[in-house]
Amino acid sequence: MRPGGRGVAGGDAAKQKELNAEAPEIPNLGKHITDLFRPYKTQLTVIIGLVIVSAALGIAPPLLTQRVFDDGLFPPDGIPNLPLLAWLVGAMIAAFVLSSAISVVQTHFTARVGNRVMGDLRVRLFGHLQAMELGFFTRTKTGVIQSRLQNDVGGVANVLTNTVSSIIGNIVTVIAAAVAMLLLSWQLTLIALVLMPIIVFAQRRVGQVRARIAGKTQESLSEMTAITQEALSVSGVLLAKTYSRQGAETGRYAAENARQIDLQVRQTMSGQYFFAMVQVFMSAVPAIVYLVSGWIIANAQGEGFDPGITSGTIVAFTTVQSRLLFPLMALMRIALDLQTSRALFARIFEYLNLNPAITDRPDALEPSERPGEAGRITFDDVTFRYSDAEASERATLDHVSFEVAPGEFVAFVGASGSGKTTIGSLIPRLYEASEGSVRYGGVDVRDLQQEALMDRIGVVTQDPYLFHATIAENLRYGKPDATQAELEAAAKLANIHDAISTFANGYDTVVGERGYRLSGGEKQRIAIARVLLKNPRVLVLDEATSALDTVNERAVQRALDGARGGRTTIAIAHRLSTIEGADRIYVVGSGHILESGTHTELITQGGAYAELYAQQQ
Ligand SMILES: Nc1ncnc2c1ncn2[C@@H]1O[C@H](COP(=O)(O)OP(=O)(O)OP(=O)(O)O)[C@@H](O)[C@H]1O
Repeated sequence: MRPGGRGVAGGDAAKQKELNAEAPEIPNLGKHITDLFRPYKTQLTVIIGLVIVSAALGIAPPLLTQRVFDDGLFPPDGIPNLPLLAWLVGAMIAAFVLSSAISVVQTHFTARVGNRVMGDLRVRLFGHLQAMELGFFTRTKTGVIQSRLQNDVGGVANVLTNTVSSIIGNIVTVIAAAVAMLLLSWQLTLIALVLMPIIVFAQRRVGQVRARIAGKTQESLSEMTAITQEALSVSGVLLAKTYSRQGAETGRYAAENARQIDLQVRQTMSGQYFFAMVQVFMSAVPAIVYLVSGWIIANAQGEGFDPGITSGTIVAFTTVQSRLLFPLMALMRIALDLQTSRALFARIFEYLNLNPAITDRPDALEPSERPGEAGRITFDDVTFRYSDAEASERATLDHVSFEVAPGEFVAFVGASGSGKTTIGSLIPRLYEASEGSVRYGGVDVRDLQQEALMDRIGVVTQDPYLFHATIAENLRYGKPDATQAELEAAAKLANIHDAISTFANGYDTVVGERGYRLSGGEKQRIAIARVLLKNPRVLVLDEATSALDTVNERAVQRALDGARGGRTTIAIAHRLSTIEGADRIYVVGSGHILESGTHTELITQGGAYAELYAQQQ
């Protein structure tokens, strides 16, 4: 049970077949990630080149420091060598200037590549989700999908933009520093590196813990997005207000928010002790170096040989070693970030690796344009179950067969839940028949090009969806290049033009979220005008006139009758008055076709239809 009780969306979260909420296991994840950078090989090569040059430049100053001390400031003859000192200092400054300039150019390239890779990933994910079948969206919460696109892709942004150059830069710096340290004194280098294996081991453990927390954080973020999306939509707010559940909704959000805060704090804190330990160790090394150097020099003097450790060596060595601290820490942080982002990448690729259930076959055909075939719809012994239905459950459609000839007007009537909308969804292949076949123009819809099929079918759903845009923009969704005259003609046919003309902004009126600025009937008529602009061969009207009053219903009915001209029309209706003129009426009950015929035939027959009709009279 969610905190705060059931949510706005009905709260059947437990029943929802959602995808793995925690970080899933994705095979070849590393390859998937490196593939993202493939299109940017040239830029990456430039970045790597710049990084190597600037890192190599970074080791010059410490080596110069040794010369400054031993040859410039304190030469064996005791008199500072000023000309040499000036050269050495000049060289040091030149190295700093050059490496800073390179770093600016490098940041520019890195930011460009990183952001483009992230942008590509975002668009790829968006496009992939668009291609997913309708069933995927009915099974998954919208907010959860949005969260993967925004929070998870956003979460890897830092890794994508900075990691490549940071890794290369820091590795080169570390190696260069290690080389410089070895050149200065191998004994002191051993001391500085002795604890490294322990640090690396501890780092791996911390990384695993943090990755686990990151998975949970993203899961909680997606739940928060889902709550926001559900509860702050117009429908959600309306429901919460009418049931006085705003307090409960805020409570639900607050509870998830508390979980999010806790996880964020845990994520930030995981590794802090580790980094504190590394910092103490690295900072203590110079002090230990002084001690050990003293011991080595004293021993060497006792035994009468030159240990090769001058004061210049010690100063240069501790300088290099302190320069090592930041790159090493940075590398450890990157390693941690990479482990953390694996969890996020896994969530992104889990979606990208999903195969849409409904796709074109390689040899998919164009739907027929032959007269007498184009617009013919056939159901041949179709049985259908929604994918999450148990096999033992009754099929939603059970051996349904019928044919609608081009230009015919047929209607489906029957009790609520009998399967009428499902029939409408199978025609444009929003779902696929489990058994039997649905055909357009005599060809199984599974053998046709999906987009071309969809171009020929217009659907007006029970609850038409309008974008938060102007009426004109919503209408143009049906025909992007429609002229104003075409918009008005379609609106007149759908009997909505006069209503639009009364709005202060006319066709430029913004309809609001999902069209809430409009009445139910206005919304339906705009949806009808939109489908008329699309001008499809087959029209599927799912209760398209249910929200209209009798006067408007007749007007729209007349418009639809006029618009039908030559079109195959399949109307799903509760109000029998709207379909009395149909060429054929099918009565659906419990997934079967119970009877069929014209209005008059069915009334004479005195069966289920006659009974329904009598009830409505
Ligand atoms: N996406 C879905 N996933 C699972 N089951 C579904 C889905 N959509 C509909 N159903 C179920 O399939 C059955 C038929 O639904 P359908 O919407 O086709 O009925 P209908 O005859 O159009 O009803 P109404 O007249 O109330 O619109 C119902 O029992 C419904 O619960």
